Amino acid sequence: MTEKRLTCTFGFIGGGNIAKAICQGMVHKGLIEYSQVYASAAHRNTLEEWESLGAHVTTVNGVIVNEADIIFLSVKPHILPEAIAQMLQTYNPSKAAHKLFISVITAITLESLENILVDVEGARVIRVMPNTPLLVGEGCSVYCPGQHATENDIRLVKKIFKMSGICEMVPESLMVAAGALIGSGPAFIYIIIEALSDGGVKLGIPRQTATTFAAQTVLGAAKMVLDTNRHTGVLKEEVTSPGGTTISGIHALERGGIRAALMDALEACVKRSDEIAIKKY
Ligand SMILES: NC(=O)C1=CN([C@@H]2O[C@H](COP(=O)(O)OP(=O)(O)OC[C@H]3O[C@@H](n4cnc5c(N)ncnc54)[C@H](O)[C@@H]3O)[C@@H](O)[C@H]2O)C=CC1
Ligand SMILES: O=C(O)[C@@H]1CCC=N1
Repeated sequence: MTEKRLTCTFGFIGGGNIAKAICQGMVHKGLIEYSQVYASAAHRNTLEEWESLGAHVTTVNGVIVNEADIIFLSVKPHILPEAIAQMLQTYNPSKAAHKLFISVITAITLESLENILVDVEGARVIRVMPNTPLLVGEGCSVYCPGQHATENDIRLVKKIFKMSGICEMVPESLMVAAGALIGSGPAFIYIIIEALSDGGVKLGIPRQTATTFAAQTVLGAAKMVLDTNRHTGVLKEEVTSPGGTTISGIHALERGGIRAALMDALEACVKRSDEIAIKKY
């Protein structure tokens, strides 16, 4: 446990859902303790959970960049300019110099991030797209380093995100697509689990049991894909007896357009991301 412990401090400008998932992932894996964490939010009352866990909390973004060695930018994209403006009004330039900023904000490019942080001396940036299953050690994250990021910075990002799942470098041109698949993907899967549970309830299985069965079935199928490394079509074939029940179910799914619906969902995420990204900084 001790050799993997990180001694640096971490700040989250925007202590919301993804910040909590990243931080809890690090704490649960023994990388850090909450006493090494600083979190900010728009309102003090949304920081109670952080405070109760032992993190330092503030509504002043300058405190985060003064106190933390590594700063996560985890506000909504449209909030970023005001959050950084507030940071610049309240920080101490000498305490905040030469730090690593890790942005998990969708649609904001490295160029925009570097522009927006241009007044912070020696700021280095890495863009990461994570997902909330980090919270349970099963995250999927991609990253893309900015022009000033060092090998050490990249090693740190890999250590943080690989500890709680998988983490790969991608070209920045794929960050938006990765956001649709990885960042938003869990929401689509929750809907599928909920729908399978609904189906079970319709057939008389009690709700809680149906949800557990649905979630474990999704988990098992995902593990089969990852652990056996066999093609999904082959795995599907093994479940689908000729003239059996599964093919009747597959026929109904195809009639409902499930594949096109999921592909459309990813394209819709990208379209929305492009709309958000239109504003350059
Ligand atoms: N939720 C998710 O699964 C994922 C989210 N992201 C990205 O992470 C970012 C945050 O998303 P969520 O955590 O879901 O949002 P959220 O709404 O849960 O959290 C945002 C936080 O920012 C705080 N905030 C608002 N104004 C602020 C300000 N001026 N200064 C400091 N903090 C301020 C809010 O109080 C809140 O705590 C977004 O840009 C999103 O694209 C990326 C991947 C996955
Ligand atoms: O919905 C959103 O905008 C964020 C980006 C990826 C997941 N949640």
